[in-house]
Amino acid sequence: MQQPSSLTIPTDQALLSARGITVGFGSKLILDGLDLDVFRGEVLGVVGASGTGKSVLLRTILGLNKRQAGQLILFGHDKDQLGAKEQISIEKRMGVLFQHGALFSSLTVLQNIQVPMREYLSLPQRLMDELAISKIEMVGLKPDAAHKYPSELSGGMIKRAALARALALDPALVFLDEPTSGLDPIGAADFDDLILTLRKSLGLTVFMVTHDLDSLYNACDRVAVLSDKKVLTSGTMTQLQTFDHPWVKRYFCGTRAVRQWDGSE
Ligand SMILES: Nc1ncnc2c1ncn2[C@@H]1O[C@H](COP(=O)(O)OP(=O)(O)OP(=O)(O)O)[C@@H](O)[C@H]1O
Repeated sequence: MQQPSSLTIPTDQALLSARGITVGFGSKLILDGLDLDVFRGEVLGVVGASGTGKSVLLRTILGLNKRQAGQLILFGHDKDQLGAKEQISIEKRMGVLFQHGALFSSLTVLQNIQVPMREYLSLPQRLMDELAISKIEMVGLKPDAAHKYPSELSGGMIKRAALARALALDPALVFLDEPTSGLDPIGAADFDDLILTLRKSLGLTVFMVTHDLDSLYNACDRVAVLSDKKVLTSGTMTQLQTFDHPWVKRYFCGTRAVRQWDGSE
């Protein structure tokens, strides 16, 4: 689909830059002056203790939570300066897999994938069916999954169906909120492989909130650590191993993490 020329995707800069993001609920501040960049083509892992605001950050970037302050540059454009049409054009370039999948229980997998298509595109049903089937194949689900309801799917199938929905509009930037939570280690590793395959074949940029050390080691190019309402640091897993902060040391050099390094180095 042709995009307005003013909204071409830059090749040499961050697809997403957050500057000074501040978000609170009532008197409780969750994010306070947070800065973060997501670069084109990378898989960025976002980690932090439970309740540090990872999902709040994701929802804020998507416009689902209100910012009290800060600037969001999406695809090189200040979100607050965009007109309604340009906002929609930006929204179409972003896909999201919410925690637990968040599929509509009354819709089949095929119909779930078509929800964003119906919202943003005006296509004949036959074409939407073909597109949805192609997304189902892309995420490694069997064609018969198309007509199943979420209650008929395994946890791994739900994640894949939710990913297919996130890919419905051929986004450039995909947000994944704990995509491997609840999956067995083999299912989780398969999902990581799928992310890397899709990144390669579709040129996706991925923002992935995760607690899964395996995913961080195997799928992420860079990891951003949320703490004290900000991004405390970001870097490769090797760089984070030497970062001097009690939580970061415990997280990346604790017994669970050491087990990973033993296996990979
Ligand atoms: N709509 C809301 N209203 C009030 N408080 C909220 C709202 N959304 C999130 N919070 C609060 O913001 C804080 C951060 O929540 P968030 O879900 O972002 O944490 P998280 O880092 O993703 O945690 P986890 O790793 O456990 O998923 C929590 O204290 C949560 O209760």
